[in-house]
Amino acid sequence: MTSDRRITDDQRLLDLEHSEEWKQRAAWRVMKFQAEFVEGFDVLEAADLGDAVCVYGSARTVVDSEEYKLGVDLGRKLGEAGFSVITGGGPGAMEAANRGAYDAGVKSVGLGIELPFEQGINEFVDIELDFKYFFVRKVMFLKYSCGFCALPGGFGTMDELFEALTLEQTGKVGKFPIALIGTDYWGGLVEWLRASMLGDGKISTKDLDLLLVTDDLDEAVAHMQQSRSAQSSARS
Ligand SMILES: C/C(=C\CNc1ncnc2c1ncn2[C@@H]1O[C@H](COP(=O)(O)O)[C@@H](O)[C@H]1O)CO
Repeated sequence: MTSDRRITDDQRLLDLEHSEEWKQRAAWRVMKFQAEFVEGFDVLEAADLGDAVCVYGSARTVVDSEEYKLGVDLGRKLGEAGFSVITGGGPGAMEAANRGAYDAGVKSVGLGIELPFEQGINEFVDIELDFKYFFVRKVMFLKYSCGFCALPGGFGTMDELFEALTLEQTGKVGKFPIALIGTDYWGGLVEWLRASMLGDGKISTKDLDLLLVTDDLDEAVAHMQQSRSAQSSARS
């Protein structure tokens, strides 16, 4: 039986076992990271996205499910409010948000990632980039977005969400809004953050205030807009 899995560049990078040849050339890997940064900055600067909101969410959300519809509505409402929409360019919730943005006629960006199995960018993306390295791609999400919405998701969504939260908590980035969409889905996590993390003194109350949890897409979009107004008045 043949396997359609391939070895990706980041797997090679993170693998503990390396050939002698790889060891000798390891430092040169940095040129590959550099190339991804250069291409990412080039394409996204030229794209002139204006205010963009990044939507994270599950790659496994089923097309035509209520959750998928929520993603489409979110992308559309963000678009109608004048935001470009950035996603990971994959299937599920990412596709849904790109679809909504595409329908609204705003820039719909997909920052794809090379995976061990064939995938491709969803068809509702009109500005596309493909990354080999997750860490380079994450810089692009953060640099080109003025706010973040997380639809229900798994480890990938959690990783992206907590990176945004950590950067904001530690003051590495200015203030930007983060909305978790779906109180049933996110409520348990937020309750745990409050009871365990806050209860045990691992975070402070103001850290929890960084998160808006809502079922109301208009509230989420308004949250993104409030921050846009605050940022533009801070600049002027
Ligand atoms: C699992 C499947 C495909 C995975 N394809 C992905 N394409 C693009 N981006 C992805 C993919 N998987 C994860 N991501 C990133 O993480 C978030 C979603 O991860 P989750 O674990 O599903 O929550 C998402 O925001 C992406 O940036 C086969 O269907």
